[in-house]
Amino acid sequence: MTTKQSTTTAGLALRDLSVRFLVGHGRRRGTAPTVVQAVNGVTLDLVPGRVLALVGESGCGKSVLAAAILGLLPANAQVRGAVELADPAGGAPLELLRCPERVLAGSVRGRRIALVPQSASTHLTPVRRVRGQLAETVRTLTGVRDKAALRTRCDELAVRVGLTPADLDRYPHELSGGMAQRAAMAFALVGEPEVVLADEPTAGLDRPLVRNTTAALRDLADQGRAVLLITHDLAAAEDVADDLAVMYASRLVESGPAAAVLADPWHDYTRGLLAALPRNGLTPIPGQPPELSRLPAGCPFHTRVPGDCSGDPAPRPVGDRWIACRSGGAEPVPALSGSPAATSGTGDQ
Ligand SMILES: Nc1ncnc2c1ncn2[C@@H]1O[C@H](COP(=O)(O)OP(=O)(O)OP(=O)(O)O)[C@@H](O)[C@H]1O
Ligand code: NI
Repeated sequence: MTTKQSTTTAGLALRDLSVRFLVGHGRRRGTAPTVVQAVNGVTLDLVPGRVLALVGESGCGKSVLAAAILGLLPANAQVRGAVELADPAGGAPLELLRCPERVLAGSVRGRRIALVPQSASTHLTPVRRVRGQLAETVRTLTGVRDKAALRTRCDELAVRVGLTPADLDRYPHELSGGMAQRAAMAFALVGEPEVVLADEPTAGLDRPLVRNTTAALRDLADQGRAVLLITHDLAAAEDVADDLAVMYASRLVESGPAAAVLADPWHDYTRGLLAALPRNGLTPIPGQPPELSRLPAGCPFHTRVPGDCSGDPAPRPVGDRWIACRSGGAEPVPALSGSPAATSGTGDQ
């Protein structure tokens, strides 16, 4: 079932996306594999011109979600749902989960959707200067071969991400963490992608560099791209996000316009993340998230910290926000646009 809402505004629409890993299968005949449920029923829109921050504790499934979008999961992964990349010309969207690898490699990755990977500097070859590696990416993705043109293009990219052309003539180990992060951003921009997925781009950076990075992401969105910022740094998300999605133990617990969610969080988990910020006294959330291979049957958060919860962990739309398990006493208000049936994604399949 497709819905109008799912394709009219989103550059990239995730519909009921689930990923699980089968671990230990085949090692011994007859033993059942362990199932790691890394992503569970995620519905999200990445909208051109907007930054969506996906926040949540380590291990909740954020990077797996990005890998699923790009078709970069290992062979033991099983994916369900849909990932629709809108056609800027108004044609039918491209459903990425059913796209052959040839199409993903040849016309999607780097060209339409770029990833700024977690620990970006480790993705650069240490023995070659950055410029040569960037020029090679430009050659591959754009077909430019002329040496002078390649040099100009690389210099332009450097300046766009806040590096100097001279920085490109360094070896990766000669770049600071912040510079390496910006270099990774330059690689992501080569193909002028419509969608940029940035995985923990502020990890390990001090505050001024965090602001630098969030400003660079803002620029990408202002140029009309849809940007996903994956982070466990809620403060960085606050800096730049237009939309916010909060993930806990493989599921979204709530999502919506960032300002609204931050000013009035509905889910106890979001409240817990906010209380853990330094300015709010660093109050930690008690307990530990469940193991993704042993998720509880009901709401995975309220089995850790008791609260007002319907027990149904699947988020549902309420106005322009989504909320799981109706936690924290957030009474659903009448939907402002569309009925729940028209906005609840693809449903079971
Ligand atoms: N190939 C795999 N086989 C089995 N489990 C996996 C595999 N890849 C990832 N996982 C599991 O999926 C879960 C989610 O991992 P993921 O890297 O998405 O977390 P994350 O939210 O990005 O965390 P972080 O903030 O630390 O990067 C983890 O429990 C991880 O162990
Ligand atoms: Ni709950």
